[in-house]
Parts: sequence; structure tokens; C-alpha cells
Amino acid sequence: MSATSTPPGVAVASAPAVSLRGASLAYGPRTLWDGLDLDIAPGEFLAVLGANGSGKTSFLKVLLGLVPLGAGTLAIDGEPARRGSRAIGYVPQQKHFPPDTPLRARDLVGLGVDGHKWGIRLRGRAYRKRVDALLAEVGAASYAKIPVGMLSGGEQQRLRIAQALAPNPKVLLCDEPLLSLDLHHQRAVSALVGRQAKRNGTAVVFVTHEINPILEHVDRVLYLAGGRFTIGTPGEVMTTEVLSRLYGTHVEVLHSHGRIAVVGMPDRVLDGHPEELPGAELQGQP
Ligand SMILES: Nc1ncnc2c1ncn2[C@@H]1O[C@H](COP(=O)(O)OP(=O)(O)OP(=O)(O)O)[C@@H](O)[C@H]1O
Repeated sequence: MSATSTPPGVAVASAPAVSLRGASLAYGPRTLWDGLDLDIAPGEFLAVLGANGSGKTSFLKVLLGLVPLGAGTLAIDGEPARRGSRAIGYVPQQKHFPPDTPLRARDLVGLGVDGHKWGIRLRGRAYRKRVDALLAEVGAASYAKIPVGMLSGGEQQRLRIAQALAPNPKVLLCDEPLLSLDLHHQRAVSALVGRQAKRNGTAVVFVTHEINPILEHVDRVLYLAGGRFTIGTPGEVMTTEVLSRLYGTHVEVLHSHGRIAVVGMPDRVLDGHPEELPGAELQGQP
């Protein structure tokens, strides 16, 4: 499948929010991906899928400017990737705040609103209104004044998402943001991120093990496995033929009631060769 393609339903006129050409990443002798050509358009929602260790988080680290490409080029909003770019919002893989963190929920979200203006914190009405709106959007208004360390993992995660959305970024990078959320909040957060893409033109890169909670929002999938990848719409990528070819072994992709289950995925794939068979992982668990 061709790697560089225009996402369906996304306007072609605008310059890409993310552009990779001939990109590769390797740690020592191990290549995670190679020859990656990919444009992500403003407003596009890209899901990044793959087994443990396939390089999903590393892909985000490259976009964040934390890990250099081995070869090829990367532009974020037309500029070379760099640490601390205001064009990027980032929801990291979840870590708990220590219980004694001296920050209330609304202060954490507020850092996303004015965190870049060191020393000039004009916390007036507009600031408070924006923080209140963000808290309401992620369903966190009721615990706005609670210290973050006292909150549950799911509650903390909703705050991180609000913080990442605060500057209205050009590109939103999410690393497994639904992990500790219950089903209701998984749906709410997925819809919020989907809205951010479509209404505000934010390009979303969403790393996940489980495509079902975000399926209705996803434009394209980047699927990584054993040093190889494939890119396309969920309908193009999530098929028995395509994933069996990618994994180099037979996996079965089942579609039922709008959900997708991948059955028979190898536990680990190293450099294109399945290591252990027959593992099974369901992507369709409710
Ligand atoms: N700095 C590093 N140096 C060497 N190897 C690394 C480094 N960072 C990651 N790796 C290796 O690269 C591979 C991909 O790691 P990465 O965290 O990107 O995978 P992932 O797909 O996000 O995995 P998971 O689903 O388990 O979070 C792993 O085998 C990991 O051990």
C-alpha cells in the first residue's frame, strides 16, 4: 500500500501539519520503521496501532523532536521538529502525580493556557473562562479545586487532555490516553479529540492498542509491526489480508456491529518475523 496518500474527506489545499519523507528510525541494529512518507493534513485524525514494542511511542518522540530520525526529513507545521514547540499539544502515557503535588486541577489546566508566558501571568477573566471551559469539556469541573495528587488516574488523565488542548495546537499527540478511563469517559474523550480535529483543524496522532473507542473519528491508520508499516483508512488496513501480510503470519480480522477484532496476533514480532505463535489479542473487547 502506498505510504504517501491524501486522506479521504480531508481538504488537500492546506499545507500538511506533519510531513515525513523517507523517514527511518533505528535503535542500534533494530529498525523500527524505514522509508516512511506521510503527510498528515490539518484536521486529520491518524490512529497509530501496533503490538508492544513496535515503535508507536518512538514515533511520537520523533514528532516531539526528542528522538532524531536515522534518515529522511520531518516538518511540523512547515518547520523542523523541535522540543517545546507551541504547535504541538501532547498527552503522555499516563503517570500518576505524587499525592503531595502542590497543584490543583484547574492550575494544571491553566499551565496549558498560559504556561509559555513565563513571568507574565495575567490571570484575568479571559484566563479563568478558558480554564473553566476546558474543565467542562473533559468533565472535570466538579474537581477543579482538588489537588491533582488526590485524584484518580482517569481524573488526572482528563486534566492532561484539557491541558494539551488549551493552546489550540496545530498537532495533538496522544499516547494511549484512554487507558485508565471508564467506557463513558473513553467515549467522551474520543469525541472531544475528534471535535478538536474537525472543528479547529488540529491534526491528531493517536497511539492506541484499541481502535474501537476511536473508530468513528479515525481518518487513517498507521499500523506498525516488526520493522514494517502500512497506512490507509481503517477499512483498507483492518483486513485479514493486509494485517496477515504485515505480520507475516495469518491473523483474522473480524468486523461485527461496528467493532473490529484482530485474532491470532503474534505476541511479539521482531524484524518482520513472528516470535511466538499462536498468540491472540482481541481489539474488540467491549
Ligand atoms: N532510547 C532507546 N534506545 C534503545 N531502544 C529503545 C529506546 N526507546 C525504545 N526502544 C526500543 O524500541 C522498541 C519500540 O519502543 P516503543 O516504546 O516505541 O514501542 P511501543 O510500540 O510504543 O510499545 P508499547 O505498546 O509497549 O508502549 C522497543 O523494543 C524498545 O525497547
